[in-house]
Amino acid sequence: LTSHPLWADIRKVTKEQMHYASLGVGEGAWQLFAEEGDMKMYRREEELNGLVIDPLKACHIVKGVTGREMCHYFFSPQYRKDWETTLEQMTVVEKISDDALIFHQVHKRIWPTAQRDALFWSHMTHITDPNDHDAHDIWAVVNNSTQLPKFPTKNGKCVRVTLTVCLYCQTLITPPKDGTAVSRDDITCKITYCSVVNPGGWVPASALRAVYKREYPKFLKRFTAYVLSQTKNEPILF
Ligand SMILES: O=S(=O)(CCO)c1ccc(-c2ccc(C3CCCC3)c([C@@H]3C[C@@H]3c3ccccn3)c2)cc1
Repeated sequence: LTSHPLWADIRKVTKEQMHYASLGVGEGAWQLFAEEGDMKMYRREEELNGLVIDPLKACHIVKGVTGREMCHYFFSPQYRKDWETTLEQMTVVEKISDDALIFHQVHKRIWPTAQRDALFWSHMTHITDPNDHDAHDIWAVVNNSTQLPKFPTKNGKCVRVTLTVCLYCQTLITPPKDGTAVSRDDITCKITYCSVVNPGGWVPASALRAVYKREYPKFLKRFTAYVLSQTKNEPILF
């Protein structure tokens, strides 16, 4: 229902985050901190009240899948346990619409940090890229922290993180010369993954940056490999 109290916020944050993702790493002082093949990970060192909240921007190119397929597997709850290795618990708290859900996630304790949980709305959407001549839609998923009385921040068990995440996917198609149907060899997905995670409670900067450096490349590699394996023999979802 677009009358849900969160819709105005969902639409506003989604628009902002998709614009921010579309800028790539041209804007702002991004520091390359990890590179593996076509995956490049950038961060900005930022602290808020002594807490490391380094914004992260990862750019990746994946052959053989579409942006819609990437977003489908990132958004849909039924697949998350297959690719999110740091998850201990995941609940869909509320279904706002077919493309907007509220999740509560408990993440595994990562030494030396205390256990964390997150409560966020997740929205999957697509837009026709204004300056893309072969007019293929851009698909995106935005995850943004929210609050609910049933999930108080102070719950004695976990430290509540706040996060804003955007998976932004452009599909590039090179139609075969001989006019045959487009196959997975002719499609490429250009991914920009942006995330800002506020750990919610103090973690030594060096320890948290080590967690980021280890977990983010692992997460993006594992997730993209998972989508490739899931879609390999499936009809292409444009
Ligand atoms: O893209 S998502 O929406 C996918 C749905 O799950 C998402 C991504 C990342 C997180 C996340 C939550 C907590 C923590 C920390 C903070 C202090 C101790 C744990 C981290 C740190 C950055 C490291 C990390 C990176 C990637 C995956 C897991 N861990 C990340 C949550 C959601």
